[in-house]
Amino acid sequence: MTAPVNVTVTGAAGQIGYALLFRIASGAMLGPDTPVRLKLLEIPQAVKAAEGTAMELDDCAFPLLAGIDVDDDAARAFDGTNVALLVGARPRGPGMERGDLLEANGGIFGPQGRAINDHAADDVRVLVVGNPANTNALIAAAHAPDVPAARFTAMTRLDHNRALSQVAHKAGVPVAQVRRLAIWGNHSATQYPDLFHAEVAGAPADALTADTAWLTQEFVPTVAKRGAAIIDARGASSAASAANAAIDHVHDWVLGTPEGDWTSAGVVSRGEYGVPEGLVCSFPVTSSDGEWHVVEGLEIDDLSRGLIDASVAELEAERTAVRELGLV
Ligand SMILES: NC(=O)C1=CN([C@@H]2O[C@H](COP(=O)(O)OP(=O)(O)OC[C@H]3O[C@@H](n4cnc5c(N)ncnc54)[C@H](O)[C@@H]3O)[C@@H](O)[C@H]2O)C=CC1
Ligand SMILES: O=C([O-])CC(=O)C(=O)O
Repeated sequence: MTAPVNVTVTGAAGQIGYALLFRIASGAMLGPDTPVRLKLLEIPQAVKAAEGTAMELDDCAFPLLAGIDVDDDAARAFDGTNVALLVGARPRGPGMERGDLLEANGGIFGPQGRAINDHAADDVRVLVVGNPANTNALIAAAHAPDVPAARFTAMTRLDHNRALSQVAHKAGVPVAQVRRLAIWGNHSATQYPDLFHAEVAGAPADALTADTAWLTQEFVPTVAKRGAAIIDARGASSAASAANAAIDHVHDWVLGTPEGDWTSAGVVSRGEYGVPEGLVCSFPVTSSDGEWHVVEGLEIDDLSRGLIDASVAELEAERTAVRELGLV
């Protein structure tokens, strides 16, 4: 039998944690042949609630679940971890932007990056979900000098999935017939969901990109502001869809993206498309052999260039802010 993969989930007692853990344990994230050992990290006040979730996980009798540890100590929770899902952070409320969380949440990710550096397995892969996700990933990576920067990623898969659904609804096709969308930039209201390379039912999405009014006044803002719309409707930020996106992200990172398609992820820029090196920026990406690869060589039209640049400028401003706060 394959050795279990150690999966650490921070913020395990939170709402995303509750939607995420059962699916990881069922095999949705790493496949039906890979046992997992869950390592749950919480703050001391929430350990008891996380233990309750662990009891429920036990009660599911998942055949792939090789064990569960609950801890409030990062060194132990990241010890030997292969996949780290950094979810634990405060969510925003109505009227807030995700960047408003920088000061409150940024302080979590330095120590966790350090603990990953010192204790995780050599092949550790990190997905930051806690907001502002891109800059929190940058902070974590900066504290883990011994871990290749490419192992730190931020979640924009929820934005990608939202864009897929919006296009499928508009075009009247099943979601599976929409391919090659891209989310560029920050997981924030400045993100740019790009349809200029997309395919709908096997053909270029020309009818959609030609409709500039729909594209710029409906599609882009609907995707970019969907998180706020969910908060407005639900009274709490998205949870099950965020957990689903985290599952998709890690699944594709470890097991690969389908031939001929790509997805979106926040990865450390190596200067692709003029994005300054070191920023954690969402790009169109493929995955093979357990590594993300930015899709290179796409032609970027003027409308897209302006929107990408605006989101990248926000990422640079966030990097400056965390430098000034002494977080990197
Ligand atoms: N990147 C994305 O697409 C998305 C990101 N998010 C973000 O995910 C984060 C979590 O959201 P929810 O689960 O809804 O929040 P929540 O408030 O329900 O749960 C957060 C949990 O994190 C724990 N926590 C806080 N500090 C911690 C620390 N230092 N170590 C370990 N655990 C810690 C809390 O005790 C709490 O149980 C928020 O920052 C939210 O904005 C949410 C949706 C989508
Ligand atoms: O909007 C929020 O604060 C939560 C989040 O990141 C999302 O739903 O995309």
